[in-house]
Amino acid sequence: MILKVKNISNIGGEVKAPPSKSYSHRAVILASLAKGTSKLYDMLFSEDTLASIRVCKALGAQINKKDGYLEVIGTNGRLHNSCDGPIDLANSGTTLRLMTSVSALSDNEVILTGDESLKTRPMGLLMDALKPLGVETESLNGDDKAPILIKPGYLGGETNIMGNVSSQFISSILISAPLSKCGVNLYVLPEFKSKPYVYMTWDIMRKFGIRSVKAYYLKHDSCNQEHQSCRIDEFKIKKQEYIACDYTVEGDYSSASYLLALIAINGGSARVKNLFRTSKQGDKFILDILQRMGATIVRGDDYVEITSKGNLKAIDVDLSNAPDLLITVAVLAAMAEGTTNITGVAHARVKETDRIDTTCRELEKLGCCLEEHEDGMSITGGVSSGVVDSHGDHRLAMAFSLIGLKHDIKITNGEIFDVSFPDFIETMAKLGFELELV
Ligand SMILES: O=C(O)C1=C[C@@H](OP(=O)(O)O)[C@@H](O)[C@H](O)C1
Ligand SMILES: C=C(OP(=O)(O)O)C(=O)O
Repeated sequence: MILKVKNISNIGGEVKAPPSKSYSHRAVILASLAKGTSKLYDMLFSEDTLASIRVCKALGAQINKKDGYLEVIGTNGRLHNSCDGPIDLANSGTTLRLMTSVSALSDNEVILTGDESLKTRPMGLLMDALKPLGVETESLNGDDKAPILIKPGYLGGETNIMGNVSSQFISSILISAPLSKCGVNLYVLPEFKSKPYVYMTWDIMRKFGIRSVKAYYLKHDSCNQEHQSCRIDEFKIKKQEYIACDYTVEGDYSSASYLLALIAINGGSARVKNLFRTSKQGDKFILDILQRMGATIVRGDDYVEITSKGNLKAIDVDLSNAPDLLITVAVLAAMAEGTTNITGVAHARVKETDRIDTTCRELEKLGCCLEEHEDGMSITGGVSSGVVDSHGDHRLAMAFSLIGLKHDIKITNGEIFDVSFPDFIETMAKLGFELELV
């Protein structure tokens, strides 16, 4: 379907940010591993988080939608796969990565697969890191990608992994480690990208009763001690139980980036509720970015206010820790005065699409002047009307729709926002930006 602008009127107002996708995945997975019954409030029900609910049910958790919350009757770590064939995780990289280690806690084999995009996501480093922990996995197409067969038996012990491809591998081992036979010592070798997602993992593990986790920085012997990037991170997780709890999912800064960018580009002001000042989400970084580009940001305890005159200026920005902001920032750059340099996001090439490539190709279709780099891009402000394609990437569809504020733009395969932000059209409409799917 084509996503396009229907009407624009009085941009601004007040909206609630949708629930965090990352915390929703983690909440249902941890509640499924826990002893007892959890109540999960304000869960995100998007295509991706539904994949996590589906696999947790297949492995034995009882999950029921109640009035106002999701009830999860946990397994106390005793998983059994009731699914005969592969479990379909659709487009969700987080579910595939987190559940690869968790599936090894099942007393029978599990096969995880997904759509054509998910089958391109790298898995080799995680599979290799699980081996020393006694976990046997097999890529059924022999390409280190899904479908992945995971065999039962999770001993634990010591392992290491490179941190430069996906932090989801590290979150995966951390989440499963307390239920291994003897606990896990995990060494993360530099560079460690997307690190805030691991802080989020650790944050919610504590809410579900995990106490015995220690994290250290170690210096690599052969490295120059002065050099920050030579630091190795070590996590020590003892064997222990997850305990059920009542948990409310906070708002999502990545989804909110589209709401805030709308005001920044157009001009006007808005309040976005459900965004917490103390959040561990790395994508909070969007607030600094918008401020540096010329918007005014006021941070409340549980909301953000933005005011903009609509005249944005270019910046230099390193997105190593906030790769999901890439396409939002690229669109802001295309609508700003001057040349914005985006660096640090080579790992955005292995997401739903190669986001550096797809973003550059689609911006070029709109006449944008840019240079593509291995780990980012330089974008000089200035675009015109045109037709672009989402390539089946939810973030591309949502971010590019904002260009519709100033130019006639149509996005083919535009319905894909359901992956992370099912109420995208309704929420944008509340701010006066009416989109439609035709
Ligand atoms: O753990 C998570 O919830 C996520 C981690 C990030 O991936 P990488 O660690 O692969 O960058 C991010 O891009 C993804 O949308 C969600
Ligand atoms: C990369 C993303 O998600 P995932 O890795 O879960 O597919 C995303 O939401 O932008």
